[in-house]
Amino acid sequence: MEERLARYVELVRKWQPVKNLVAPSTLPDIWRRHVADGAQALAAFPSAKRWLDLGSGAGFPGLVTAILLADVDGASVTLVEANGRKAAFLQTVARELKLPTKIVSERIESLPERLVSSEYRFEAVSARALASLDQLLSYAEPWLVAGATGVFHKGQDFASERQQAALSWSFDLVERESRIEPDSRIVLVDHVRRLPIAGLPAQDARR
Ligand SMILES: C[S@@+](CC[C@H](N)C(=O)[O-])C[C@H]1O[C@@H](n2cnc3c(N)ncnc32)[C@H](O)[C@@H]1O
Repeated sequence: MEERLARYVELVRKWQPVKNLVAPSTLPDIWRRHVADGAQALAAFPSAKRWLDLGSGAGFPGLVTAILLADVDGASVTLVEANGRKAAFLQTVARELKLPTKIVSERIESLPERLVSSEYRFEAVSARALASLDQLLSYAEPWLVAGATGVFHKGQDFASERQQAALSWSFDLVERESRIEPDSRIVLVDHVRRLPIAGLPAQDARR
């Protein structure tokens, strides 16, 4: 596992000048800011083996999760990344490190129906630095409603994001303090339901 993580870090460093994979200012601290931070998703929900990672970028947390689960029977991580150059990078790493991944280079909103079908019974949906909680619940709704747990990295605006999301959704949420960034946390979200809009039947409430 350590060797795979080290090779992954090497590949991020190698491709960074061409693909602008992470904020350049964070590269010197990549092990803490990205690898250790990314590892907090699986640490927060260690029993999950089938993961969906949305807006994966350079693979945080999705590829870190895949590396940590690489030798676990039945584990898989599906990574969704709209940017073709970043998706190609994810594919390169996954192939070289023989990771149990599927890379989908699409926008989340236009994912093929089959990703929502029972064939893909994800246990966890992760995302870091992708969107507000309200928007994340919208993106992840098909899988959360089917029973997956949302495992989201959240920053200092989390309290207001939570209030905003509660206007449109009911959910149970557990907060874990980040071990990496003092003002950040990992939140676990379960039992997600979209609240009906007053005057509309529940099934018409989709935005
Ligand atoms: C700020 S980056 C974060 C990347 C990574 N999760 C991280 O924390 O380092 C957001 C990523 O999400 C991707 N993205 C944004 N909106 C998306 C969408 N609707 N569908 C798929 N990917 C999206 C962007 O291309 C970008 O790579």
